[in-house]
Amino acid sequence: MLRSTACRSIRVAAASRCTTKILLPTITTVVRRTASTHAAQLSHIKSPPFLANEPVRPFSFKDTKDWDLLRASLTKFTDEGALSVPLVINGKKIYRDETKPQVNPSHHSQNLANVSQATAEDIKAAIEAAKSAKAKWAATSWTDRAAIFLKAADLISTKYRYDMLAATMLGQGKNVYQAEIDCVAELIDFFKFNVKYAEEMYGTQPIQTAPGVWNRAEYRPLEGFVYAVTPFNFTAIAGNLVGAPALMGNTVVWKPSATAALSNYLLLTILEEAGLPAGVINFIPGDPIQVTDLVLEDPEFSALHFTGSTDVFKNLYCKISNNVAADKYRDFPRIVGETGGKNFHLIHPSASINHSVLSTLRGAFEYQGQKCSATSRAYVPESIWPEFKDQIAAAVDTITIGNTSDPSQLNAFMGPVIHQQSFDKLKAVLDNAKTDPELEIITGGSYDSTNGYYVQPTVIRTTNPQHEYLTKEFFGPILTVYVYPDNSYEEIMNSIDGATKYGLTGSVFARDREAIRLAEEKLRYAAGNFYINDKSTGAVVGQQWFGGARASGTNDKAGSGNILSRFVSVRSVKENFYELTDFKYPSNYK
Ligand SMILES: NC(=O)c1ccc[n+]([C@@H]2O[C@H](COP(=O)([O-])OP(=O)(O)OC[C@H]3O[C@@H](n4cnc5c(N)ncnc54)[C@H](O)[C@@H]3O)[C@@H](O)[C@H]2O)c1
Ligand SMILES: N[C@@H](CCC=O)C(=O)O
Repeated sequence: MLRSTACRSIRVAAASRCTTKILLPTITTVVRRTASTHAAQLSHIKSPPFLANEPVRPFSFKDTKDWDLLRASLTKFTDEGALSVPLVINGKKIYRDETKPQVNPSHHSQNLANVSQATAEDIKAAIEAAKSAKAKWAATSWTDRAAIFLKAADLISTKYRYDMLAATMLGQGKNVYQAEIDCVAELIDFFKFNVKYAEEMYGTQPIQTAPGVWNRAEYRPLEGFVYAVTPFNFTAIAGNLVGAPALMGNTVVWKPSATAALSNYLLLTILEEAGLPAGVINFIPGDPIQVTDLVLEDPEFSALHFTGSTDVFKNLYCKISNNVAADKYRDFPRIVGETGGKNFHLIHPSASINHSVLSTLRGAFEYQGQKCSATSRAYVPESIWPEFKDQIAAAVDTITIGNTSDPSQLNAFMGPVIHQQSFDKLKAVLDNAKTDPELEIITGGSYDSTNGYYVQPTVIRTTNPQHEYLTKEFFGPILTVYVYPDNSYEEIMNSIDGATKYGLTGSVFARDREAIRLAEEKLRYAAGNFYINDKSTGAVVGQQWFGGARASGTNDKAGSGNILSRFVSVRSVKENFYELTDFKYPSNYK
């Protein structure tokens, strides 16, 4: 039983990859030789000259080739029942008897994968593998490290595009467009732009020197290993959480989300095919607390790279701090975390109503509101509220909801929420809205988990600007609106700024320039990503560097070069060409 599922897992994960076995050893050999012989540097190598983001394929219904290939991949993942997802430690696939199912949230009786769960010994082995692989990987030339990520980006863009889409659509409940912007475009962009940013970083050198001296900066990987804890909602984010530190010469212990294990494992196999050496990224799905506690015990733990909810991040921050206080670590570990949000749209009376309605709908309900950047509160002036309300209610009523991975429903705008726990939480939020006197459901309010975890897109109006529905992250398709008097535009910004603990994303919609200027100034700390006449979601790598402060994280800006600086420890090197002839300084002479 175990053997047959294991075989099937390898076969599907590597389906149509007849080149895997040929490519892997070749590239690995190149890397090893470079590392062990310190190859001569014979040119100042530049990364390939690209600056454009990966184009997002539209998947219009006329474009039958893309659809056909996608349908074939969807079928490949589902036609023979659940796949087996192993642990990957030091390049070895390990299948465990204890597995956890990853179901299709659109159709929860469909088990997509049996995900092996790491034992305590596996976790320790993954840590040891990361440590053992470190010296060789850190000594691998930047060109070779970069080439692996550039090649992986190319494989995702071509050979594995449809497999990545299928795994993300099936496992994480995305429609094809949402999957395309995530596990194809954004992921490729992270890998390619990070190479560009790394090149810029390595080229940044001290600008002053004294006669007879050469000052240099060396961007050392961190001395220990990096622990990456990744969320379910973006395959690209998982890729960046492991990829950014690895590119800079670090080795990684990766704890994926249980509800993204399938796409995440496929991504790891692509990185391996691109030449990632064994032990550089070790994949250990398992009990999050057990994995974390064992990893954080290790004296060589050097950095946490986390994306997920604020409470989990706080918990990890606290454990690390306690361990620092207990002198457990060699280093002060770097802590990088991007977390939750309660993101706003502020509509000014001068705004285009139609544009702000449509942008709010997209921001709130695309991917079922399961983006950290999702618009979950809107502030609308009294004068335009009647029209805004009619328009948004009418538009929301036309939203199609369905099983976005079923070839007959691929064009649905919305799919399911991720799991039972999320469904139950959102159901309680909607039920409560039906009885709370400060809340009125404008549209939506229903849910159904008979087949999948479906929650209807819902707009709720509150009369209380401090209401919990304007402050708490629900992470689902629920938008709360507060209607403010037109003459309180400036005062309402105090509420927007102060109501929540978060500071992730936010938007102002206005045609009046002064209104835009005022919002940009007054809401300076309310959002790390601030949009003017655009929705609060959809940051693009290299264009809108992403992240927020306050309870939304450490704001190290994924999609910028800044994030890479968290995974290096700079050494300053001064080389002196003069030899001393005397110990005295001029002032020491009479
Ligand atoms: N700011 C950003 O860039 C960003 C991006 C994506 C998602 N998010 C946030 O992520 C959340 C949704 O993602 P999620 O549901 O995967 O988040 P989550 O916090 O439930 O899980 C994130 C990761 O932490 C692990 N985890 C959970 N409990 C843990 C514990 N006690 N100890 C150690 N690890 C633990 C999970 O297994 C998973 O791998 C939302 O709050 C969203 O706003 C933020
Ligand atoms: N880049 C995405 C990040 C979403 C996080 O979950 C956005 O900006 O919407």
